[in-house]
Amino acid sequence: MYRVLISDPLSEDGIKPLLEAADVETIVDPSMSHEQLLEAVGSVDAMIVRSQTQVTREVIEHAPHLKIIGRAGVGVDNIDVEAATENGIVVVNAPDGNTISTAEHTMAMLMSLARNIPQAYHQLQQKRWERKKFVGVELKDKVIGIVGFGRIGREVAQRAKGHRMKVIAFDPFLNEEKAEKAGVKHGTLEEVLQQADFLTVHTPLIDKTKHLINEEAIQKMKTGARILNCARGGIIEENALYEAVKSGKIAGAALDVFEEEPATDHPLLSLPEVIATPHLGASTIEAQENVATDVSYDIIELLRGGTVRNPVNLPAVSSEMMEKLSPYFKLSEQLGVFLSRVVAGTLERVQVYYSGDLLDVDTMPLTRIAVKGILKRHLGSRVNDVNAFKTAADKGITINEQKSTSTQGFTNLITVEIESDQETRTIAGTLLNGLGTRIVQFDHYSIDVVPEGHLIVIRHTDQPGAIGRVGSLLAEHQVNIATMQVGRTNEGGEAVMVLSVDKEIEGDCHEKLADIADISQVQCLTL
Ligand SMILES: NC(=O)c1ccc[n+]([C@@H]2O[C@H](COP(=O)([O-])OP(=O)(O)OC[C@H]3O[C@@H](n4cnc5c(N)ncnc54)[C@H](O)[C@@H]3O)[C@@H](O)[C@H]2O)c1
Ligand SMILES: O=C(O)[C@H](O)COP(=O)(O)O
Repeated sequence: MYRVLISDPLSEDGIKPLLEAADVETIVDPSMSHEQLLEAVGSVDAMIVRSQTQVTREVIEHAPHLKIIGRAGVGVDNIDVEAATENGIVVVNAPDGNTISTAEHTMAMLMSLARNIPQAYHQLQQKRWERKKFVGVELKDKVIGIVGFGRIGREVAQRAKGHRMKVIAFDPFLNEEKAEKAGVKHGTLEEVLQQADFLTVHTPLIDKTKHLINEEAIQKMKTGARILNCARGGIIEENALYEAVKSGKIAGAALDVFEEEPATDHPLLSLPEVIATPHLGASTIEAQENVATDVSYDIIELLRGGTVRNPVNLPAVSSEMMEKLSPYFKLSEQLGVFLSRVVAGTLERVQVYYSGDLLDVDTMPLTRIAVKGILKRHLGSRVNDVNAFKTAADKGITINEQKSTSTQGFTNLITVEIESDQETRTIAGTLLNGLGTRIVQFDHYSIDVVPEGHLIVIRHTDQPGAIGRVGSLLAEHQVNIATMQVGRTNEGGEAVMVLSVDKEIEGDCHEKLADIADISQVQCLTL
């Protein structure tokens, strides 16, 4: 039974897939103290949060069984993704589910800001019929400057155009051509700041966007312009905004987010020109159902051994690409595990070559799995698909992948070469149509081994009797040989035997095999 902790308020309809899964037990408690959270994560396989629960390194380190953290929303700045990656925990989010709601909220804020609706309503509540005080501005023909032209930025642009506003946008991934296609004007950040009557930010909060709109940026804006932030607190420097509104440089601001939340006592809230909501961008029935459903499905998939659709700390792989790659997952891991058992010394470099059908495919996920297979020998389940590259890098192991035209006659071929401070070992495998995986080369030797079950890999000198002695010794220990492959460089030279046996060898059998004349190395492994 998988245990899933839900520590923020989520849509009950959205988490139905979890509630209905027979192999999942959900623990729902959106009002936990920090101490309760630390205790609760100790026994769970997965957790789902919104922006409230802070999934810090401390939380992650208290969660030895945690495999996946689901963010029912977009921003993952409340999750220590680096700590999750280091601990092999997949982080997923729901990037699309609340786009429309947040864009609509931005428009609601834009119109409220232009027409002073919250302020006027507040006066009415105080039984004051103020008409002169609340003269607004029209949106038509005004310039809206959009910083961050991603999912939400684009939706805001479309809606602003519906109000016949002029849209100018800046985003590092936007150029003239793409902007033209989207029906907006492309500008540099400086141009957007200079031309905007309304400036709205829709970037993530990252190092580069922290205080992107600071005093210097605000000085570049038109006097009397207005600013909106429905993205993340901290993109706009709050002190600078406060001073700019106070001085009249900025006519007003609409904020859904703050650097520190909850923000009930913020100085900006004392300014009548500033309107605000308590982080409500995604708070609609539809958005909450969407995001909760999206993460629930990803969590169930991952816990049951499947692949997730919206990984944050794993590169996303399209379903089309996944279909091409998935048949090779097992082979990649088998090759890695095999090599890790036969190499001597400290690992320094892993090189993976792909050829044949794999020439035109993004093979990075396969390399990651091969590296996981290699590192598993010493790290066990601490290494997985999420942290394989990072773990290798931390250990000073260089990873490279290369495409090769040499197929050795196979339709597809994966060759893994590992270099230690003592030796270089190579293995190559293929996926035979309908026949499963095969190891077809080991070091310089061509072999044909099904990489499954119990294998014994023996290095020896090609001398009469070596094979016979191995067979007799195994028979003495009641070990049945299922298949045996022998490769040699030349007659009487170095040779290798790969035996697949029906059971693991026990007792002193390993030692006795190693003692046989002409045998230099014996490795036993189970795949
Ligand atoms: N208020 C809410 O409740 C709410 C709801 C959903 C999303 N959000 C926030 O809204 C923001 C946007 O979400 P999204 O789904 O559109 O994300 P997105 O990833 O689709 O778009 C973000 C865009 O910002 C751009 N960007 C990054 N750095 C930039 C920079 N320095 N200058 C200009 N552009 C830059 C990226 O290239 C990207 O196109 C995020 O911060 C998200 O957390 C808030
Ligand atoms: O990043 C997001 O998805 C939004 O900020 C929504 O946050 P919430 O889930 O806490 O409403």
